Amino acid sequence: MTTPALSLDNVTCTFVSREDRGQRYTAVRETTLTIAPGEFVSVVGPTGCGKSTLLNVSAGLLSPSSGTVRVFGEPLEGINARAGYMFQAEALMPWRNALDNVIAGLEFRGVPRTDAVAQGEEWLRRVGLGGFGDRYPHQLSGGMRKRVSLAQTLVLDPDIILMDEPFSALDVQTRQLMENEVLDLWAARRKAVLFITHDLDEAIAMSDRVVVLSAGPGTHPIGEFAIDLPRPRDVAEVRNHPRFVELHAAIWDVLREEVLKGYAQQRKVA
Ligand SMILES: Nc1ncnc2c1ncn2[C@@H]1O[C@H](COP(=O)(O)OP(=O)(O)OP(=O)(O)O)[C@@H](O)[C@H]1O
Repeated sequence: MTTPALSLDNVTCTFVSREDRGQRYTAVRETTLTIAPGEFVSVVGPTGCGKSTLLNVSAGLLSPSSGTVRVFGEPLEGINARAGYMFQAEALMPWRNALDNVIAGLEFRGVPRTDAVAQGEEWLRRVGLGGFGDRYPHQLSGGMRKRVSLAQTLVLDPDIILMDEPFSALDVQTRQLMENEVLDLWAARRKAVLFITHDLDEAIAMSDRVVVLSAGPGTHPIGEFAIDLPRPRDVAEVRNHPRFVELHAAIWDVLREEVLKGYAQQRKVA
């Protein structure tokens, strides 16, 4: 068996409770999850269940309370240097133009400026922004800014890509364009992807495998589905495939109850 790109083994994460500082809240309980090199895995679950917590653990931004995280077989200590991240929130530096945003990570690694600029321009072209390098974030649309973020992540050539609802702020059409672009780029380079979303359609359309999480507290995987739809896929067209409809029904059957539980908990807190 090949060594997984990323493996979470029996991971539990507890936090000091926000309601009672003397108590601990178990966000994620005994979760085991592996992603093979080149595999695209989506994690879906109800709101507030612990999806971002799992991603932060995978990124090395948060140490689990117990359990282990391995990256290509090596226990993870500190930041996951083989991973690139793309989060829901905008992460562009407003005082840098698009090109300088894309190459910031390369410069941080000590890549000479001329090499970094050449790579940055190539990535801007790949994400459809050739010639936009001198624009500042405020001069770009939301979709264009997401493209810059994508180039910023991919220019570092990470073996693992961690994405936390990266397109949730976009309108439906822009979002589908971006999803297709991500699939094209992924098909060309085949990195391991951990994609967090609450959108089941998006998860099925993009992934090789969809993992369903239970509602919290003590979130853990309760279902795993291989997405055997043909590739290459167009995320809008694949939704009409009879197998897509079957998979959607099967996964929703598992997810529905948890979404209702998560919603009830949010109402209690609110
Ligand atoms: N640093 C923290 N301290 C205390 N509680 C936290 C902390 N981080 C997360 N939590 C709690 O852990 C639970 C899981 O949070 P997390 O952000 O991982 O959920 P999520 O599934 O990504 O949410 P959403 O769907 O809203 O993005 C939530 O109840 C949250 O309030």
